[in-house]
Amino acid sequence: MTSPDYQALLDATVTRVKPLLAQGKVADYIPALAEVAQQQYAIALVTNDGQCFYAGDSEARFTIQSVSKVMTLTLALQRYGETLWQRVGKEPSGTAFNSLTQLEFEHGIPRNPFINAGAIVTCDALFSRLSAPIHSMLEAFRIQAGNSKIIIDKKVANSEYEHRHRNAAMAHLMKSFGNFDNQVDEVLRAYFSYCAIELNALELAKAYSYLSNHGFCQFSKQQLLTARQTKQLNSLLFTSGLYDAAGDFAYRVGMPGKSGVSGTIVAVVPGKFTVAVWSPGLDKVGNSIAGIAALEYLSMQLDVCAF
Ligand SMILES: NC(=O)CC[C@H](N)C(=O)O
Repeated sequence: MTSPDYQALLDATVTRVKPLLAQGKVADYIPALAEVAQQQYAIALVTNDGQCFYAGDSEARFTIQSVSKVMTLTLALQRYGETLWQRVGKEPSGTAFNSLTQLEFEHGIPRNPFINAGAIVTCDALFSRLSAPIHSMLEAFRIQAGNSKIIIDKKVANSEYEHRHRNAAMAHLMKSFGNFDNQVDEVLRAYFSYCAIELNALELAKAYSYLSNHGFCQFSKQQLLTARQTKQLNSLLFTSGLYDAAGDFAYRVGMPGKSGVSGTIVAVVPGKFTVAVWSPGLDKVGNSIAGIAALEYLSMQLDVCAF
């Protein structure tokens, strides 16, 4: 079978999303993110046989925000395996990514690792096992994306830290239930640094290429997770990767994916490719409007089927 013309498909998304770029709004609850120009769009796709395609504002760099939660979980699973699930659940939350109420009802065990509370407790677990938690994460991205110059956007990380009250409340609540081991502010520093790692779309697709490739990153030549763990992680992304819009995304796009409030989404077709898209205009839930539309188009054209 001939392989699809991925370049033509990515190029076509650029034209298709143009009318959508003014829709929605950039995240403004983090002041440094509010300064990002809204009408930008980039997409990149990396196939399991190592081909790279990209279109749009491919040089543009952006912070990865909640997409970092997938790498946090990956590094934590490497170190804890199944025992990690004693501290965080696997169920969709059905609530906003920064909701506090569910955490109180559920005794400090976050629903899943892709909402803020879940990622913060996973960071806490990681923090206990890494001597240099911020540097280790940065190195993981540098090696997997193949660019040793990748940095943390300090302005964004500091802005998030200064406005950390809600995330700090979650961490303290978890501590009150005995589900938090380290200093809250130190773990939050690491969490915000992870969110503020700055990449372009191609680097992002490369960094997460192991998700479509049975856990193997062809750029770093590392087996990051077993094939089974990778399937399990993709299953969780399918049910919980887009906050309380995971069902809508599954319906429209049909790929496991993870979004972040900078307007980025990583999605995968297991066995085939990883795609990263970025456009800062967000819908009410906090997902990129143009990003979802582009992935929906790709999914239709490629007849992606999760089952
Ligand atoms: N959904 C997101 O991308 C949220 C990440 C953001 N850094 C926060 O903690 O609020």
